[in-house]
Amino acid sequence: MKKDNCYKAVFIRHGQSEWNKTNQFTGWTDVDLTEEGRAEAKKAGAALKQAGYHCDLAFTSYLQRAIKTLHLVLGEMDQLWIPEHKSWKLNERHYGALQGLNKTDTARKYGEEQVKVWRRSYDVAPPPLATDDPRFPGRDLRYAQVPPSVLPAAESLRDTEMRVLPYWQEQVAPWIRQGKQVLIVAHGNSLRALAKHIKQISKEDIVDFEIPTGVPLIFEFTADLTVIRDYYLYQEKTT
Ligand SMILES: O=C(O)[C@@H](CO)OP(=O)(O)O
Repeated sequence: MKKDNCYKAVFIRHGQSEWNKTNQFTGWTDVDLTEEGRAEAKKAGAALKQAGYHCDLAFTSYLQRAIKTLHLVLGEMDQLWIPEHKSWKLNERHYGALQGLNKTDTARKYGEEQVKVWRRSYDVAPPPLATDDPRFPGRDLRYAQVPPSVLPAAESLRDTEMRVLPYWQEQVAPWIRQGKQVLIVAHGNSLRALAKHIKQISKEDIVDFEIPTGVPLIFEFTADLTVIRDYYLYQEKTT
């Protein structure tokens, strides 16, 4: 939607997931939303409706916590009918061999500093999954169309940016330039990677940049997609 020469996009990190709640490294593990996560998604949709938002099309990942959040948001907005595009390129950052481990236990074992580097640094990837690990994405039917050589076994934020950014530039940005309002429901780190580019956050400052679950983050752009401002529709805690 183009209002007063202002081009807009809405980003939402999925609502609280089962593994957000149990504090486990999640990445590409396809965990469900919790009851609280579903409530967060509905609250986001109701707030967007209340604020008069209409979305022309929506984008999400291949992971159910994002897809279900999108549907709960659109349901509240009475806009379940809009076109939606799913891509593995919007998936969460792949957490490699850390997936499934408890974050507090891992910090006790390897130290807080090391875990902070794995979680928030720009260019350090966690230890990779072995390619014969049953959790390797090449063994999952949903990625059957993706060449195994491009499927990750672990990703740094930089690696995530390298897959998310071309998707943004080729599949999403052209719609915004045409004046369409887009809704992107994705993940803490795939959205951090995108925000790093859009807001031109340095690799030093991205370490402290967090996105809370289930709260609409609105971007307003000029016609050439320079950010005018960005803000949360309301304030909420970070999960
Ligand atoms: O576990 C994950 O995949 C992510 C997002 O929940 O966690 P972190 O906060 O470590 O980026």
